[in-house]
Amino acid sequence: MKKGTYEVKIITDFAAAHQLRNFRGKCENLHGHNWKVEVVLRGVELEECGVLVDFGEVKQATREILSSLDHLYLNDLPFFKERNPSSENIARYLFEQLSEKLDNEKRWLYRVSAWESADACATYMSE
Ligand SMILES: Nc1nc2c(c(=O)[nH]1)N=C([C@H](O)[C@H](O)COP(=O)(O)OP(=O)(O)OP(=O)(O)O)CN2
Ligand SMILES: [Zn+2]
Repeated sequence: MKKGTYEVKIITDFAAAHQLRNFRGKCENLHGHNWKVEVVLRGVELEECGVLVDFGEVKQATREILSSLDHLYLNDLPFFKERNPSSENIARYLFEQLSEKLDNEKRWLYRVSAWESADACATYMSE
């Protein structure tokens, strides 16, 4: 029988202010968003208790990282000094921080998506 892959996803959010340097138009001005964040892990083998990873563990790890962004002016943070705090770079920041906390031999962080509004989202993912 063909083997499948498990996928676990949690959704959370944070609020922050930013401005996009050298960007055409209104987004160069200081403004804010309530970003929705999706965190997705994949793996082929479950824990003995039948889960790939506890939703609670993923939520907790994500909350810890998001506390370094929440209600802040993102352009002031070291990661965004040399790159714009676009949704792409926010997704990358979260991916890099979270994969250190969540990856193990049975599962890996597959992608992080940052939704800037209900109809616009950027994703950073493993190759
Ligand atoms: N690929 C990306 N494009 C844009 C980003 C981004 O992070 N990645 N960010 C912005 C700005 O942050 C801007 O605040 C949002 O732009 P936009 O969706 O165009 O603006 P509105 O919310 O006003 O949406 P409308 O559909 O134009 O009403 C821009 N682009
Ligand atoms: Zn914006």
